[in-house]
Amino acid sequence: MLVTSKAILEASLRAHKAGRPFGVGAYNVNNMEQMQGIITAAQETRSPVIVQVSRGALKYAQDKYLVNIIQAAIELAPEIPVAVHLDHGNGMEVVQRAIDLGFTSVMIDGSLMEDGKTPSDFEYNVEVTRRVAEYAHARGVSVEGELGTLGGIEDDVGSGMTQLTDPEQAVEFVERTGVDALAISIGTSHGAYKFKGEPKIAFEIIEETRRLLPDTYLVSHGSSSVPPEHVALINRYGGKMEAARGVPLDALEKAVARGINKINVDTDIRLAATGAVRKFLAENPQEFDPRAYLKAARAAIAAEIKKRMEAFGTAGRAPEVPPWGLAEMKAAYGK
Ligand SMILES: O=C(CO)COP(=O)(O)O
Ligand SMILES: O=C[C@H](O)COP(=O)(O)O
Ligand SMILES: [Zn+2]
Ligand SMILES: [Zn+2]
Repeated sequence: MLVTSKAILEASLRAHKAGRPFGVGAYNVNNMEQMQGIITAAQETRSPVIVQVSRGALKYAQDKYLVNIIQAAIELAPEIPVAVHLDHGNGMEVVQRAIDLGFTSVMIDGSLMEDGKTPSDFEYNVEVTRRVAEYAHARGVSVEGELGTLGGIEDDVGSGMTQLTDPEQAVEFVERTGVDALAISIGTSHGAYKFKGEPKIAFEIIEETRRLLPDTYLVSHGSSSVPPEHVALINRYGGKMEAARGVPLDALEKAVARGINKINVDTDIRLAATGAVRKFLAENPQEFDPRAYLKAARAAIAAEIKKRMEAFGTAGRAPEVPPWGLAEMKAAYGK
């Protein structure tokens, strides 16, 4: 069933308050096999799920292909609460496009300017996020903002791109923008090379933000765990990803226990697919039917996502999600 991300994240927040927390993975989707892998994992574990679409994914799949693939998955798995979310929207235009396409949730990432590269200032972030929230809420769509910029905690904090979130500033940000969910910077970063040494997560920032903002859904970006066995598989079959390193699953479990509700995962899906395809083609050099190796990729994706649904505690939680679609939320925001 198509729901807003607010419905799914509210279930997560209520469970946290009741002392039985679970986090919800938000998995990036770009094509049919990824969508099938994600929905299969959700069905086999009875998990609610957020599928998220980046601007790059929209471009790759010309919007329509992707939207219809996601729609097919929702129709074929009516028992699973699914939210369709825009990942890292960078301005009003792409947000409007996503909402026109039927997305039930959008992220506006105002921590960077519209070019997606230049760090913005706080006032710019507040203003663009506030405008998006107003527009989206009028249509029942959930909104995620971001405060702080992602990077490695071991980088030169404050001097470069990395800017860990200040929990007190987060309170002001949420009050002034009206966002439902807030992405906080806690030392993670996007991609397969997150840490040079030991992984380090700023758990104290999660705890303090959760304490100051008890009703805001908290989001951790850059949360792929970059499983060493997938990296090893890729390297064994001709890849070159020696220094890849992610956020271990037990650190993510700790983050959920401290108050993270949404956990963004893209890289792990890519690694699972690439490892499976490399292995399959190396072992079956005579094979030339793409269905053969894409099937292997799809199965590897489903297995990897199932692992996360179990680790984050999402498994079995589908019945806890309230049936809040766009119409219900439009009425609720209107009050
Ligand atoms: O944050 C993400 C998408 O918004 C994905 O992060 P990863 O690169 O760690 O998968
Ligand atoms: O946050 C970034 C996501 O991993 C999406 O990446 P992408 O822009 O390459 O699709
Ligand atoms: Zn950002
Ligand atoms: Zn992200």
